[in-house]
This record gives sequence, C-alpha cells and structure tokens, in this order.
Amino acid sequence: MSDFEQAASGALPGIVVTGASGRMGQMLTRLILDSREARLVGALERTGHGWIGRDLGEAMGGQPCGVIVSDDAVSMIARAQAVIDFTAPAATVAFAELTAQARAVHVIGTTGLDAGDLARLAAAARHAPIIRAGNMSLGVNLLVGLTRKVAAALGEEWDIEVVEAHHRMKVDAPSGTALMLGEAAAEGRGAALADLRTPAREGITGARQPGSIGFSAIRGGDVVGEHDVIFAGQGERIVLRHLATDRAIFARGALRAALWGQDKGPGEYDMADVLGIG
Ligand SMILES: NC(=O)C1=CN([C@@H]2O[C@H](COP(=O)(O)OP(=O)(O)OC[C@H]3O[C@@H](n4cnc5c(N)ncnc54)[C@H](OP(=O)(O)O)[C@@H]3O)[C@@H](O)[C@H]2O)C=CC1
Ligand SMILES: O=C(O)C1=N[C@H](C(=O)O)C[C@H](O)C1
Repeated sequence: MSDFEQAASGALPGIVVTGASGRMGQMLTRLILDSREARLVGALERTGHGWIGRDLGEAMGGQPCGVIVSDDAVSMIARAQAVIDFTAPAATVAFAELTAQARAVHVIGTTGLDAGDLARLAAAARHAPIIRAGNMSLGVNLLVGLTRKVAAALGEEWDIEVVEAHHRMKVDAPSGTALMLGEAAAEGRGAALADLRTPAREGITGARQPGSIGFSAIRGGDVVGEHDVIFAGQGERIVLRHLATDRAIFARGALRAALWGQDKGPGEYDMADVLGIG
C-alpha cells in the first residue's frame, strides 16, 4: 500500500510537513517517520529549493524514506489529514487557506504573525481546525498558567518583565513564547497586552510606566529558547523560567496537536486545549 493509500484508508493520520528542510521541519519529519501514530505523506519546500524532487531521508543525510520533497502544496495537502507548519507568516497564511480547503487539521508553530495574518487564519478556521501556539512544549504551556496566576496574585507595584534568548538565526522578536507569557500576565491583571506592552528600551526612556509589561530579547549562538518572566517588587523578585534544550519538545507537542485535532470541528485551538490545561 502506498503512503497515500494507507493514509487515505484511515489506518493512521497522514501528515504533511511544510518547510521540511528547516530546523523544525527536519525535527518534525524525523519524529513522524519514527512514529507509530501517524504517517508522513508529504514534505513541502518552496519552489526552487535544492531539496525539491529528492528523497527526504537522503536530503537529511540519512537513508531513503520514500517521501519525495515537493513544492506542490495543493496536491500534497489534498492527501493530508493534518499539516504541521513551522515556516514564516506569509507561507503559513497561504498554507492555512489550502489546508482549510482540504478540511485537514492545520497545526501552526510559526511566530511573528501580524493582525492581518491572524484575521486570515480566523477565516480559514471557519472551515477546519487550526491549532496554533507560539510554543508547543508542555513546560511553556504550564508556565503560561503559572504566569497568569502570579500576575493575578500580585499588585501593580510588582513590575513585570519578559526576557527571552534565542539562537542567532531567529528572525522575529519578541518571540511567540514571550508574547504568550506577556498575554498571560496581562490577563492575570485583567487587561489586554496591547494596553500594557512596552517594547525593547533604548535611549532616554524615562522611568518605567507603572503596570506596564516590558520585553527584552537576546539573540546569539545556538540557544534553543529561554524565557524568564520577572516579577520585580520592593526588596524581592520572583522569576518564572523555562529553558528549552532540545527542539524535540516543540515537535512532540505539534504531533500531539495534529493527532488531538483529528476529531475536532472547525475553529481555533491552542496547546492549552490540546493538553487539557485551559
Ligand atoms: N511554536 C513553537 O513551538 C515553535 C515555533 N517556531 C517557529 O517556527 C518557525 C520556523 O522556525 P525554524 O524551523 O527555526 O526556521 P527555519 O528557517 O529553520 O525553517 C523555516 C522553513 O520554512 C521555509 N519557508 C519559509 N518561507 C517559506 C515560504 N514562503 N514558502 C515555503 N517555505 C517557506 C524555509 O525555507 P527557506 O529555507 O527556503 O526559506 C525553511 O525550510 C519560526 O517562526 C519559529 O519562531 C520554532 C520552534 C518552536
Ligand atoms: O524560533 C525559534 O527557534 C523558536 N520560536 C518560538 C518562539 O518564537 O517563541 C518557540 C521557541 O522559543 C523556539
């Protein structure tokens, strides 16, 4: 039975991975190829990419796996029960429309999406489930809940700062995770992050705005992802910290989301829904 026939037969959910040559793309395709719960039925890259037409396993420096890297998103996604997408905002929005047309689950890890992108995802989610999170790890999603609780328990005299560090190749700031944590802190204070957010500081900034939530980003080396939520009071500080040391945590979360989404209706979901910690 071919991958397509097996996936179509309902034996195991067939998954397409976008951005297959990327840091997360490779992590995801390896995980799915080793999985007993899902089958890799497609690996997408952009037109002109050097991996197009090559066996994915060989392109990744290993044994052939029988999945040929393609730039034909329409026909690849048509055979999928789920699409896992860690790419870039413009690509993710385009993939969302194709995935919704195929009535497949779209798991989105891409960060740096703007309000216009989010509106297009909301439109796509009217037709099929979209599960999106700036961080798919169990640890960060637990930390989000803790952040909300601590922010709710402490008064405005406790200043909140979110500090994050990532590898030198990361293109967006603040990270998606930092924004999730900032949103949780704002929710704990009964406000919207947009009303409290202070971006990275430089120059003569003046004193800190009471009640604001500050963001700082460090970029360097091969840091997988580190996030601190600092609650700074008079004479004491609370620091909630998550350290990612292996991208596998994101890939495992994304695969779990794709499987969880198989019996869900259209709509927008996040990892708190998947993990049952909403
Ligand atoms: N939610 C989470 O848990 C996590 C989210 N992320 C996010 O995932 C995204 C990807 O991260 P990472 O894997 O490190 O990045 P990489 O740059 O390593 O990989 C991105 C991949 O997407 C491809 N891509 C980019 N634009 C397009 C396009 N227009 N069409 C098709 N393919 C495209 C790239 O191809 P090309 O090389 O040709 O540009 C590349 O293969 C980022 O937004 C990151 O923040 C990362 C880790 C965890
Ligand atoms: O780009 C990355 O690498 C990561 N991106 C996500 C983010 O923006 O928070 C998740 C993780 O921190 C790694």
